[in-house]
Amino acid sequence: MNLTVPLTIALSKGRIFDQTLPLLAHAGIEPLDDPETSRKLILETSNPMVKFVIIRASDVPTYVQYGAADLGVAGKDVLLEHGGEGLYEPLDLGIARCRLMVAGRPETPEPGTRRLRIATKYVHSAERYFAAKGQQVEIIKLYGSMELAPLVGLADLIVDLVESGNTLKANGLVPLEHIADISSRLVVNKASWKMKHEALTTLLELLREAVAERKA
Ligand SMILES: Nc1ncnc2c1ncn2[C@@H]1O[C@H](COP(=O)(O)OP(=O)(O)OP(=O)(O)O)[C@@H](O)[C@H]1O
Ligand SMILES: O=P(O)(O)OC[C@H]1O[C@H](OP(=O)(O)OP(=O)(O)O)[C@H](O)[C@@H]1O
Repeated sequence: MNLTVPLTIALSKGRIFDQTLPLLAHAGIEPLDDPETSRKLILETSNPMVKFVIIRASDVPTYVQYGAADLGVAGKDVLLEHGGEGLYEPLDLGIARCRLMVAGRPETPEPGTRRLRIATKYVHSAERYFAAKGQQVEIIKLYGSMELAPLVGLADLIVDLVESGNTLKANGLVPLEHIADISSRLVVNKASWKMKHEALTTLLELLREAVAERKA
């Protein structure tokens, strides 16, 4: 891809980086360093006009919103929490698929018995979900290992991501209610979309092709 303007792409290490790479490779963009072994946070790529910034998954929308990156890849779970301000979400990449669910011990008390405590890193999604059901709950914000909370009496239920269900099972928990299907999305800064329209639409089309080919 021949670019006349520089593009900065925000990615997080791990599954999003690993699963986005083959899609970006279709656009001829490959990193010159491996973020798992390099300590660099800015990676040059095979296209001299494109660089990657390597950040926490939950920080991707913030970098893109403020234009520190022109575009990025973020899980829908993260976007639901962020709210999507300042961002376009033009493409579902169909990667890092999982479900946002309510889970708990098999013997979780019935709603209505008392106000349930919900541990989650997805505070806004959990609040919205229980409010829509008309159920009053107390939300406890955690940053990880949500599955532990019901085991040690911190919470009655959790709201977390489930893929294979192995983490729930290993901790004696069961999936109870489905909140949303999750996959990773391409997000683009609104000002970049205007200022770098040609470069971004070209890249978007190549990524769209790569997503379609992967599905075929
Ligand atoms: N088990 C899973 N299977 C498939 N996709 C997942 C799974 N867990 C998380 N994801 C998706 O991948 C994204 C990135 O997850 P990852 O584990 O790399 O970061 P994180 O540790 O959740 O984020 P942070 O570092 O900001 O706390 C999540 O936002 C979600 O959309
Ligand atoms: O249903 P499963 O296939 O077991 O996947 C679900 C687990 O995956 C995610 O954690 P992850 O492995 O990303 O760890 P992290 O939250 O510490 O990043 C999520 O928070 C669950 O704990």
